[in-house]
Amino acid sequence: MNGAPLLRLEGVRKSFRGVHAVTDASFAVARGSITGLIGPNGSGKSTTIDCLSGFQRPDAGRVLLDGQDITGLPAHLVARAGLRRSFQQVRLFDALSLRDNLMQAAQAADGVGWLGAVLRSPALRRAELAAAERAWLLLDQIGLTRLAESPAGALSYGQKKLAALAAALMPRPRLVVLDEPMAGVNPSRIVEVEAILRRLNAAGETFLIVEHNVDCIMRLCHEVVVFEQGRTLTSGPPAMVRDDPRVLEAYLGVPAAA
Ligand SMILES: Nc1ncnc2c1ncn2[C@@H]1O[C@H](COP(=O)(O)OP(=O)(O)OP(=O)(O)O)[C@@H](O)[C@H]1O
Repeated sequence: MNGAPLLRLEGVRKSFRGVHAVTDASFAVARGSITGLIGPNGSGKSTTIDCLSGFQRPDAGRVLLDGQDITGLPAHLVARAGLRRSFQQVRLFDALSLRDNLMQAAQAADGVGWLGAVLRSPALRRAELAAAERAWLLLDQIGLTRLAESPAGALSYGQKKLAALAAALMPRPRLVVLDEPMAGVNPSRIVEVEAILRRLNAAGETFLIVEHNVDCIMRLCHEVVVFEQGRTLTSGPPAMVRDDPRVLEAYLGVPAAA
């Protein structure tokens, strides 16, 4: 983790017909970090990640990715700028093998159409070889090499989530936003998924994770951002955030001292 933040939100605001979903989202994600975003139900986490990933247009504020202003860009342009999102709902092609799903993810990101595939230019061939190499590396990092040729439809729910994460990583994004990576994961496997995320992070990936499992966030993240009622309440290293009475109060709804 070093230098200027990879992602910075400044005063992001979003309302839906009078409902003030987000009133002030302001935080940064350091390059090379795992940053967690937590907060009680309805505190504006999903709306914020929708705003920073181009699925919603903020009413005000700025979103900067590596210094580039991406505020209000549509999702496909945000993805092209290097910010990808792995969805709570896994999106894979069930009939394709796991490896082909990853290859497809790289091809879709490159915008290589059927014409390019038919012409098979040397540049395309090189891109394909690089993608194949990356697919094997990611399969190894998520521990699913043995299932490379299995149809994605045959994978377990937890394996599909890991596959979707690998697919999001195929185009070498600068930042991946994970939307509740632990939701629906068997509690006995959570530590395993944490280890995979740590491994990917050690290999250079930067993650912003929205997650209800606060214990997991505290174990995994270098930095934790806490939301309350549509705004950033505080942010800092897990130990600091955990001991902040305002955070307890936000979660419990009563003053921590009471
Ligand atoms: N499309 C929408 N139309 C109207 N209100 C919305 C819309 N999306 C979100 N909201 C409201 O905005 C507030 C913030 O919602 P949001 O889903 O961003 O919170 P959250 O922190 O992600 O919640 P959770 O942890 O329960 O997923 C809530 O009061 C929610 O009802």
